[in-house]
Amino acid sequence: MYKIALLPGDGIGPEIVPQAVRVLQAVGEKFNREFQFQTALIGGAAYDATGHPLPEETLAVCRSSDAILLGAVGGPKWDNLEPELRPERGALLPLRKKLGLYANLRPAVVNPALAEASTLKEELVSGLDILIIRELTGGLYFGEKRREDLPGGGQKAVETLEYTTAEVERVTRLGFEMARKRNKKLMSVDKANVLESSRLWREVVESVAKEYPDVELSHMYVDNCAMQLVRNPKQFDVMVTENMFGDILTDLASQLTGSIGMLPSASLGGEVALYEPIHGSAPDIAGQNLANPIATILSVAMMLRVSFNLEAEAAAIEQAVDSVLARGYRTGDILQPGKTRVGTVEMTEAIISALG
Ligand SMILES: NC(=O)C1=CN([C@@H]2O[C@H](COP(=O)(O)OP(=O)(O)OC[C@H]3O[C@@H](n4cnc5c(N)ncnc54)[C@H](O)[C@@H]3O)[C@@H](O)[C@H]2O)C=CC1
Ligand SMILES: CC(C)CC(=O)C(=O)O
Ligand SMILES: [Mg+2]
Repeated sequence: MYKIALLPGDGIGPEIVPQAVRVLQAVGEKFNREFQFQTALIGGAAYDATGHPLPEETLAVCRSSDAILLGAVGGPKWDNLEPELRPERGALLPLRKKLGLYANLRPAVVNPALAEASTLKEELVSGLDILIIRELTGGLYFGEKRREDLPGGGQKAVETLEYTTAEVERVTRLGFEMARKRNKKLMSVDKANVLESSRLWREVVESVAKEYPDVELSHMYVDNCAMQLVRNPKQFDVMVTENMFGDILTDLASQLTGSIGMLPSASLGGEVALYEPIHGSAPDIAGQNLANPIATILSVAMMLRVSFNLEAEAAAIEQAVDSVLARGYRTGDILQPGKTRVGTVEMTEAIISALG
């Protein structure tokens, strides 16, 4: 029996998480596996109900589970709360930190049926399969933040970007391990021409590289990397980078695959792993059955493979997604001429039927 904590959160979160659960239940029936679910509040929904975006009870539910599935948090309703009560700063970041989830794996894979839906020319993305590893518990998002009133009026806002040798080492090591399992190529992305934290990053990466002589290591500045990702994405395989660079580059990479609604993720390194789509709560389409559930459904496939070692079950979900896309089912974000437009629920039902 596998215990899974469900954190639907805000916006489209409460639409997509239950759909991914339906897929898990269908997989459970097909393969005779038992999944037990416990739902907990997070984000704006938790703030509204309890006055805090990350209640202790939610952390306890996560800690007593074998894996966590998160929708997304945040939305305009909570944007004006004081920063530490906002869903992003008060719940999402502390959840990742408290659980020790320092590595966020974000695969950007172009589905064969969607190569023509990419922002780029089909030949540039067809067959694209890259893995971006984003450091998840350090960097600017977690450094000291403060405001100062200036004597002449106005304010100064300060963020701090800190990384330690140990923080860089552990995520880099994971990058090399992943590269070893794939095509033995690792690209480290930094801004070492300017940032001190990036100079340390590069030194540490170089030093860890000595343990992996079989992996070809390269470095690239993040600005060039953003450009190269849209110029020639197939030059990349496994990439490792710091928190904010990874956040931005993965949204960019998602568009190469057709939509941000396609990209799953796994956050690893701590006591229990967390799986979530890379997108946010999409308030602009929430509550309308418009959200693409595939990123969340593929996150569940990652959960089965990585946390539970259920390879056949994970592959069955991925094949069901492939077959539904090959048959022309599309949510609005990946719609192409001549294809069948479906909603969140209908897309999920098609995937469940394809599971057989
Ligand atoms: N992990 C999390 O909980 C994250 C939360 N956020 C929060 O989400 C809220 C909205 O942020 P945005 O910057 O608008 O980013 P977003 O990722 O929520 O949405 C960006 C655009 O992509 C579309 N989109 C996102 N997911 C989609 C899906 N599954 N299917 C179809 N279209 C989809 C949205 O409709 C929107 O047009 C903010 O409060 C933000 O802080 C943002 C990113 C991650
Ligand atoms: C609050 C942000 C760091 C969330 C986000 O954009 C992400 O994790 O991708
Ligand atoms: Mg993001």
